[in-house]
Amino acid sequence: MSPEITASRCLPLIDLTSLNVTDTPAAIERLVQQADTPFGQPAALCVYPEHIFQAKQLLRQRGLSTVQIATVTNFPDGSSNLQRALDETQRAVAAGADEIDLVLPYREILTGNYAAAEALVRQVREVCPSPLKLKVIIESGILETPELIAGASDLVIDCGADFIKTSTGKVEVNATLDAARVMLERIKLSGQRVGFKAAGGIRTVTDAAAYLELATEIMGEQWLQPESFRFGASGLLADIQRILEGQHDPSSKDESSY
Ligand SMILES: O=C[C@H](O)COP(=O)(O)O
Repeated sequence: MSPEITASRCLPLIDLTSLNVTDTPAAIERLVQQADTPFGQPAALCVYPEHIFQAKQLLRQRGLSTVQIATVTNFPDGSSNLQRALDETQRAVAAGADEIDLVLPYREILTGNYAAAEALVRQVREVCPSPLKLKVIIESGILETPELIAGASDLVIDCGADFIKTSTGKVEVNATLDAARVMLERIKLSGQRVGFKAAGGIRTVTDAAAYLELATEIMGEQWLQPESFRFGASGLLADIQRILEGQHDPSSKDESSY
């Protein structure tokens, strides 16, 4: 597949992310500008809850209301404090978020206390009902083993999440193809309509292409739709635009084919 085709396929799958505690209204304005590309738009913008209102307003002004607003709760630490997760999620929903990226209390998985993790996700799902999307971040780089990644994935699927997401992007090991394979296989095995979001450290179309290939192998090509597959990324869109603007080197080994 040519780099241009791969780049075009990635663009509508992106949750264009800015999750810096230093984000200002000006940074959110730049993020919305970035989303407004001549080649199409990302699926969503992912911002901290305090920026939901502004991001939504700016998207509306540009006629980009189909771009969803995602935000994060229980982020990035994945606390076991149920009330905090509920309060943050309720506030985000009230502020107009379309999609909630909730961090699983993953330490409960490490200690075998699946019930506590499950209770939190189930109750957050109740305050974030469909058609709002609930994506649960399992922090696969900390869970580390295929057994724990599979266990967390099964739990999240059972709780009715819309997506399982790899990572917060705030720990040492973020999205990896090995973790993605385990998560995609659990989704496939469940037979449920659950999506997958790879996030953290995916910066180039070459990086993204490996995930597209993996998801195609396990779930089939038709599954690569924003309803079921996302990239959470702060930098990927820039590389997509570089390629679609023809600023890439077609003879480069890395970019000649995906
Ligand atoms: O959820 C998305 C991640 O926080 C983005 O991570 P990134 O900045 O490495 O692309």
